[in-house]
Amino acid sequence: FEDRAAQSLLNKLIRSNLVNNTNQVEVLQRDPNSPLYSVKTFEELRLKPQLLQGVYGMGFNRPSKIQENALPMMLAEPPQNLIAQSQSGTGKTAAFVLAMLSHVNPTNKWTQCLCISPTYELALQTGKVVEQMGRFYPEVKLAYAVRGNKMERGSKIQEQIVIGTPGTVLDWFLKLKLMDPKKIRVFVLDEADVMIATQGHQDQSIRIQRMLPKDCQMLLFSATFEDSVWKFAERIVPDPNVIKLKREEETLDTIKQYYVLCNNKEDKFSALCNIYGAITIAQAMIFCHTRKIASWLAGQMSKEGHQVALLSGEMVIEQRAAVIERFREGKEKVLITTNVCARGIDVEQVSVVINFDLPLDKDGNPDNETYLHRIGRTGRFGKRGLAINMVDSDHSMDVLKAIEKHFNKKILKLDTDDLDEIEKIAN
Ligand SMILES: Nc1ncnc2c1ncn2[C@@H]1O[C@H](COP(=O)(O)OP(=O)(O)OP(=O)(O)O)[C@@H](O)[C@H]1O
Repeated sequence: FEDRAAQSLLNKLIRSNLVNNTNQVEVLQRDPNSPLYSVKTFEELRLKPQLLQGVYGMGFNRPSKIQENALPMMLAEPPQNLIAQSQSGTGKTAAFVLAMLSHVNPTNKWTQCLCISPTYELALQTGKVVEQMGRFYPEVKLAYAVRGNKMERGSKIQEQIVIGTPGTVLDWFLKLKLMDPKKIRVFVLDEADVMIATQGHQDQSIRIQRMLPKDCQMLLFSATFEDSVWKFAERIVPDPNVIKLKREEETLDTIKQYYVLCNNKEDKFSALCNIYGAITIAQAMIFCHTRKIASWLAGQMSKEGHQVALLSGEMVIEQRAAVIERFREGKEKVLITTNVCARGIDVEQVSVVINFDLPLDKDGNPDNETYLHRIGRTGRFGKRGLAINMVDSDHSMDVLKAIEKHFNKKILKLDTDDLDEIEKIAN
């Protein structure tokens, strides 16, 4: 579980934009006879001016694909319930934050919108979006129901929006009686797939949902939709509308793939130096098989004067988050990581990926899926990318050949002692 929550957080942090998705949105309306509204602009939603200002202030020009359909449903009168599934980075958080802010009555000094998230860090991240989008609407206040936020029993929460984790939210309702569940108008359950992967969170979420009024708007979001998530979603959201956006397939079509023959790790390092000497690399991500190799390489590259960030399994989530944020801001140009640590992290904005070690699954076989995820790009508008694989044994050559065969895409040999040849790959 830790892993899924961590992955989800790091993905949020590394991304600074919407992901490309050219798939069609699927909409299943609770009442198939009611007209299906979708909007192409934020103006059409008749938002409060302060909120429209907040949306534009965040640099959003138009609704994302999922927002086109989700926003009119969420903002409809009477409120509609919604289950929405789409991959990370498609605009779900922004959508439900806008819905919460729209439904708040700021003159009422009690909690009206409740959002539950699987972890402390994810709750804080959603809170940041509320703060940004609500920047011009300062009457609306936000509180965090998370561990460590000590509250007096019996005092009443005046903040209109509460974001928290299920355990603390239950405490605030039942033990501390800080909020009245009957006054909640909008209930959001975010990251349902991560939520049910934690022991206890599923039951806690259902207990929370049962305390809410029947006419409270219920919204549930998930990046994936296995059967277990679906079953859970149906228990949380009665009479739902459903919106689904399939994950876009990744391809290797726009990627130039190369391999370099080496004898050992020192050799790989000098090949890397040659590559860096020959072409300009804005930002690169380098994958290693073990922590030990990763930290060795980070040390070597630092000595050469590179600004290197190291993402490693023994770091606590705060440390990993800080590394990712610095990399996203461009403070470091190279991110070195282990296979395990970066599994599932989307690195679309990085144009050069180096497999210092080729990806293997836990049985030591070629891991095609991980290879595709690291190197591949989605959508027709995906930037061209460059992938360089370091091969240092017969075994790793076999792995490379297997990957090449699996995708039926040629991986070309690169001679890193030949500067002219390296320069060519950059064009
Ligand atoms: N309409 C929009 N126009 C431009 N950018 C947007 C829009 N909606 C959201 N974004 C930005 O796109 C990124 C992803 O949005 P958001 O976090 O809402 O997606 P998500 O589906 O909730 O993904 P995650 O679960 O990873 O948070 C964020 O940086 C967000 O600020």
